[in-house]
Amino acid sequence: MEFLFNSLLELITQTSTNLPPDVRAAMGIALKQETPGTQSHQALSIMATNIDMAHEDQGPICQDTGMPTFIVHTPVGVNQLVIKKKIKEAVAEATRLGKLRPNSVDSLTGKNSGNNLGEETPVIHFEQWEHDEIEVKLVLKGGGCENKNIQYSLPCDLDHLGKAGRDLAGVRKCILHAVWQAQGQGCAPGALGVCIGSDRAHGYDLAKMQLFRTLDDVNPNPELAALEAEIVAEANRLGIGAMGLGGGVALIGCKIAAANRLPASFFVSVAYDCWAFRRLGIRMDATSGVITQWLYRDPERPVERMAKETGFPLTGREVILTPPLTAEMMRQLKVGDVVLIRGEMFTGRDAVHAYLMKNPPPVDLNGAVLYHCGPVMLKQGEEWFVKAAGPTTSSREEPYQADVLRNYGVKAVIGKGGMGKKTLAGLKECGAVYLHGVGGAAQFYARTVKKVLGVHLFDFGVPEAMWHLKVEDFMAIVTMDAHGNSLHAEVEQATGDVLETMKA
Ligand SMILES: O=C(O)C[C@H](O)C(=O)O
Ligand code: SF4
Repeated sequence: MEFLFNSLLELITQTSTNLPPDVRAAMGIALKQETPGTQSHQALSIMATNIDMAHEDQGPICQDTGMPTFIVHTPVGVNQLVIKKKIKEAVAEATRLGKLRPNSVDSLTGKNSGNNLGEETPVIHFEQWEHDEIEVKLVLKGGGCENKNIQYSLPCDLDHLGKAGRDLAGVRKCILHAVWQAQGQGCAPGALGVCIGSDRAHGYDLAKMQLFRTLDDVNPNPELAALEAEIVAEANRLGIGAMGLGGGVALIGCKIAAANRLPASFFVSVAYDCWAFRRLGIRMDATSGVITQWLYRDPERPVERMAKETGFPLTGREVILTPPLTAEMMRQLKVGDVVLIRGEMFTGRDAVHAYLMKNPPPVDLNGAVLYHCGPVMLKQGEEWFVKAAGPTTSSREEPYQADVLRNYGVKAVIGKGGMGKKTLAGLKECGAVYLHGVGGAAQFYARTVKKVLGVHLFDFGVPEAMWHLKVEDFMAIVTMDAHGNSLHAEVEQATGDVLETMKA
């Protein structure tokens, strides 16, 4: 199988950089359905531009290339140990090439292995089958949407929806609740894989396996097909919008499986995948390892561009921010303002925030912009280059953010999904703002980075280090201002009220 390694490396590269046709089509429909001129429509347009950029540059669509999960089917007699070895080698090589972010972190020491290899990573499932070829499917599902997976045990009581019983009506309520609780934090519009039944562990596994169906297929079970369509239609009436900014899109698909269950249990497991729904597959000759067929693709259909024009049109109404920033400048901003950042910023996410609770920052953060981002970086010679740099979910920093503003003078925080009351109060007290970036738009933002000025706390690993960047026209929206206003709180309240009307 001399071509096996190259075939696997190509599968990983394509999955990370080239969104599958069914997802492109669904995102195209979402863009057409959304109201032009809204923030949700602008986010979808940036996603479309980003999809094109990733394909053009073969760069990761999103910087979080997730937990690589391989589903391998082999003919009887094929040596699965060889395939496992080659998958690991291809994952390490794809990481070295910047097609995957190093995402394998030791849960006990916090150490990032640097090559995506480690205890139980990547995830590889093997099955034998009656066909003559080898099939490998791969899904790259990032941490932010994985964090919005959720499992319900029926009967139960749900916010805004009341009692959910042990029937399809109860299942419907669980799935609608799953979409609502995610808001924009899992980078809506999302795609759901759902399993009704089974036990907790296998139920979640089966839910994730539903993500290998195509978004435009029809469930062979008519009851489930009807429920899938009903869920997408109702979810898109909630008002969540792309990235939770408010609007007409929330879901691009919902795929439901039913499995037998124990008499005592009735689980509904929901795997929430983000709009950067990266999954592909290949068939290979079992002797040579040569790719004989790409799954999810039609060889007759070329890859279509998503965005009408290249780049992103500016309106001239954007507010230019040039750090260091002051409280007085930030107090002039209000929710809805679009800003362009020109100058320096620092990345900082989970490890940096925890560190700053006990230690002073390695740099002066007074007036600084702090970007919740774990980029994909490549070093060439002595210089670092940003290969992908979209925002991570900010809510994980809620326990720390207000203290960082107060203690170190940060004046603007960039992230996605919004933050809570404690941070909102901190923004008001300190004269600072929260700027919302489009989750998953990793190439769109990487292109604004003109130079990597340095890196601090590098021991935290590439994604968690504090990168010092010089950017040009980094675009973001004020969604939490220094006057106690939060678009996220408004959308959560408004969508909760709509959810209430779906109780029956
Ligand atoms: O880890 C990241 O860079 C992003 C993460 O997938 C998230 O959505 O928060
Ligand atoms: S940042 Fe958003 S698009 Fe990227 S993996 Fe996380 S949830 Fe998905």
